[in-house]
Formats: sequence, structure tokens, C-alpha cells
Amino acid sequence: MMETLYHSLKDNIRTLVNLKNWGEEKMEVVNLDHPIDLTVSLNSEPCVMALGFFDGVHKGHRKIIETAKEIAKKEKIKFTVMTFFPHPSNVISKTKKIDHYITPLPVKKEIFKCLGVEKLFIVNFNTDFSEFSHQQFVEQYIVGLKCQHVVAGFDFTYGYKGQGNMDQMVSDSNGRFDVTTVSKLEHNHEKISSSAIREMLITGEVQKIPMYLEDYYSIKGKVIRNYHINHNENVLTIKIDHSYHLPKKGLYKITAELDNSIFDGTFYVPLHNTGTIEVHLLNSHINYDEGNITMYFIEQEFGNSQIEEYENMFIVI
Ligand SMILES: Cc1cc2nc3c(=O)[nH]c(=O)nc-3n(C[C@H](O)[C@H](O)[C@H](O)COP(=O)(O)O)c2cc1C
Ligand SMILES: Nc1ncnc2c1ncn2[C@@H]1O[C@H](COP(=O)(O)OP(=O)(O)OP(=O)(O)O)[C@@H](O)[C@H]1O
Repeated sequence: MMETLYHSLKDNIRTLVNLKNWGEEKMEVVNLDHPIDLTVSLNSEPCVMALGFFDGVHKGHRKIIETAKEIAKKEKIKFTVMTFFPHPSNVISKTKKIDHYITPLPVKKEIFKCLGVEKLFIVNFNTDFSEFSHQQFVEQYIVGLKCQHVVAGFDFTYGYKGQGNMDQMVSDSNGRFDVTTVSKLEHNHEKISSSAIREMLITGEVQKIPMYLEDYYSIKGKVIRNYHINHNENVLTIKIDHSYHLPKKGLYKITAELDNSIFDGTFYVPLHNTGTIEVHLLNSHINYDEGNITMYFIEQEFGNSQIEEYENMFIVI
């Protein structure tokens, strides 16, 4: 069963590689600092806006983005997304800080672009912004940006202490824009969520992630060094974004996409993300000293008891 899933998903990766080649769509990115610059409002065009943090851009998020896209097409208005950075937990003292992401901001931008988003608003989530009331947010960031239609999920909250919800949004709109609330998307009776995916990364259960993400968990990076261990195995040193949420420490079976070619390999995930990693690729005879790489996590290779043994092996080498 797992093998079948693996092969079909591997085919998906091939499809995604092709899609990426076509995905040369244009997307305007507007960084918004609080208080909002009035010229941004003046230059805005009528739009539909999907709202949320969207870490991972998982299946539930995609349902929202697809809904907004369809509305934009039907109503012939601009298709926009508004997201926030950093994660609100970084400025709200009572919550656990989320500063490592399933999709760091540059990756999230790339995904939005591939999904056809025409304009992306990134609001700098700072303390002043977090203290803005739900009414003020709607006046300045929704009505002010000429949004004619808001799309968000059933549990979207906004405004000081997260006091606004989707019912409040209808009331705050005061008839000036439409509101579409997307219902809960579930897997095995559980909400598909970024938190659930983070939990799978923490436990190392990466094989479950495709059910939530529609793809394997992946990390993108730039190759900076390459050496051959033998005629059949390459070790690549790769620079990655410091804010990636790495899976639990241990050895993982990966599939890597490099220069439109697919390789199988392994990646020993360290305890912390230092911004540089090493992956082993099999059957890759070519020299790759540079270039972009995407690593897809298939499954954890060893049980926990074997990790220490594996580490000792490295020390000996
Ligand atoms: C103007 C504004 C103020 C916010 N203030 C707070 C806050 O005081 N406390 C809080 O926990 N979240 C606050 N949030 C965060 C929201 O509750 C929510 O996490 C954010 O809008 C992203 O939505 P999502 O998590 O559903 O994607 C605020 C959001 C906005 C837009
Ligand atoms: N499973 C889901 N079904 C429908 N809408 C969803 C789902 N998950 C998230 N959303 C919506 O997507 C937008 C972004 O939500 P958010 O970034 O909080 O995702 P999340 O997966 O709930 O994250 P977290 O687990 O960190 O709370 C919001 O409008 C939210 O209501």
C-alpha cells in the first residue's frame, strides 16, 4: 500500500516539476507596514481577498485560495491574498512562539504565484498591528484596499485578541463587501491544519503529511558543494532557509529534484536548522556544484534505537 502511494506520489512530483516550469505567472507583492500607507490604498483595484497566515498552504488553505480564484474570475476583479509575517505568536506573549515554518515566506510566495494569485499583501504583524480592533482592520485593510469580496475559513479570526470571526466580518462589512466562509476540510474526522502538520514533523511521521499537504513535505535549497563518495553516491551540501521547520532528528528517505531530474537519497536531519545541510543522493553521477534543489521527505528510515548507532558510524568516518 505504502509502495503504491510512494510511486503515485513520485509521479505527482514529476507533474509538479512540469507545472513549476510553466508557472511563470506574475504576482505583485505589497509589503504593508502598520499604519498603512495611504498611497497603497489609493493605488488599489477592486479585488477578492483570501485571508490567513497559510503556513504550509495545505489542502484546507488551497480550498480557500481556489474559492477566491473562482470568485475573482466570475466577478472579473483582482485575485489577492493577504497574509501576515511573522506568525502572530511572535508578538502575542501568552502563546508558544512559532518561528520555524512549514513554508518559510519566500517559499509561500512561490506557491501563491503558482496558484495564480495576482497580488499578495504581506502585513508586518507587529505589536501595534495586533492591537488594532476588528473594525479598524476592516476599515483600513479591507475596505481601504478596495476589497469587494473576502474569503476565509470557518475559524478565521482577526483584530485585537482575535475578537473578530467570520460572523463579525459580515457585520463589520456593513454591506460594503461580500463574505464567503469556507467550511472545514477534514482528514479522518480531524481538521487539516498547520498545527497537525507541525506535530507530524515533531514526531518524524513525515509519511502522513501528503494526506494534509497534497504533496510530500519538502525543503528547497541551493547546492553549494558536491562530492562523490563512490561511483554510485553523491553528497551535496545545501544552503536552506534558517526558518524551515525540520522534521525530528534522524535519517529519512528522500526524493530530490535537481535540474528537472529526480534522485532517491537519504538525509540525516540534525537537531537544529543551522541553514546548511548534507544529503546523500544515489545513482547521481553528475556533478552538481550549484543549482536549486527540492528535497521531498518520504519516510523515516531508522527507528529511534538505531539513530545513535548511525551517529557513531559517522564519528568513526
Ligand atoms: C488586526 C489584527 C489584530 C490581531 N490581534 C490579535 C491579538 O491581539 N491576539 C491574538 O491572539 N491574535 C491576534 N490576531 C491574529 C488573528 O487572531 C489570526 O491569528 C490571524 O488573523 C491569522 O488568521 P489565521 O490564524 O486564521 O490564519 C490579530 C489579527 C489581526 C488581523
Ligand atoms: N481545514 C481547513 N478547512 C477550511 N479552512 C481552513 C482549514 N484550515 C485553515 N483554514 C483557513 O485557512 C486560513 C488560514 O488559516 P491558518 O493559517 O490559521 O491555518 P491553520 O491550519 O488553522 O493553522 P494553525 O493550525 O496554525 O492554527 C484561515 O482563513 C482558516 O480559517
